[in-house]
Amino acid sequence: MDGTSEMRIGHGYDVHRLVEGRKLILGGVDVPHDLGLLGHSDADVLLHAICDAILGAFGLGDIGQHFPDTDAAYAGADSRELLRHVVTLMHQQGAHIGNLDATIVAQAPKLSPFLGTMRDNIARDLETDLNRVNIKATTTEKLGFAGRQEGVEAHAVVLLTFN
Ligand SMILES: Nc1ccn([C@@H]2O[C@H](COP(=O)(O)O)[C@@H](O)[C@H]2O)c(=O)n1
Ligand SMILES: C[C@@]1(CO)OP(=O)(O)OP(=O)(O)OC[C@H]1O
Repeated sequence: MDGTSEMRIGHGYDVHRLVEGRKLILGGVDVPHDLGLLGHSDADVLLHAICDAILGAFGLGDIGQHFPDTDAAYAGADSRELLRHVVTLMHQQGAHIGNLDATIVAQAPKLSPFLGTMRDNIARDLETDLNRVNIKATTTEKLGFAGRQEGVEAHAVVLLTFN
């Protein structure tokens, strides 16, 4: 290289449907709510977006290619385990987290009491400092599928550094 450090940026986006009879797991936190997220795994839409952002930074495809939803091994999977696997791939590429910024799009429930624990979980799984991780939430002012509480979205952007 020419004296500048290599960096990679990645973006992730995921959606899961809200249904009755499922848990609402976000950032590894079991959030109390009358609806939960449908998926082959625990449907942790936030962690899935983060996995996709890291995989995207390396051109390594997406979470569905690494953990197919046709594979019984991932039925009911803890998405923190999937994230930790992606972090191992990241370390194998010689990269570390520069910073991560993510947004959960959910009309309800109120997520602010849980964002700190999500941040703790994610920083631990990413093997990085808390100050490199930011987790936000927004409603859509009742607009669209998220606003109608039909689903929850998550967006993540990650910057990876090499040393
Ligand atoms: N499910 C949610 C959504 C948002 N928040 C917090 O509310 C604040 C305002 O959100 P707007 O959608 O009105 O922009 C913001 O600080 C969010 O963190 C929340 O706790 N739970
Ligand atoms: C995580 C996996 C694997 O269990 O399944 P889901 O929980 O359905 O999640 P999705 O974000 O649709 O895609 C990745 C899947 O392969």
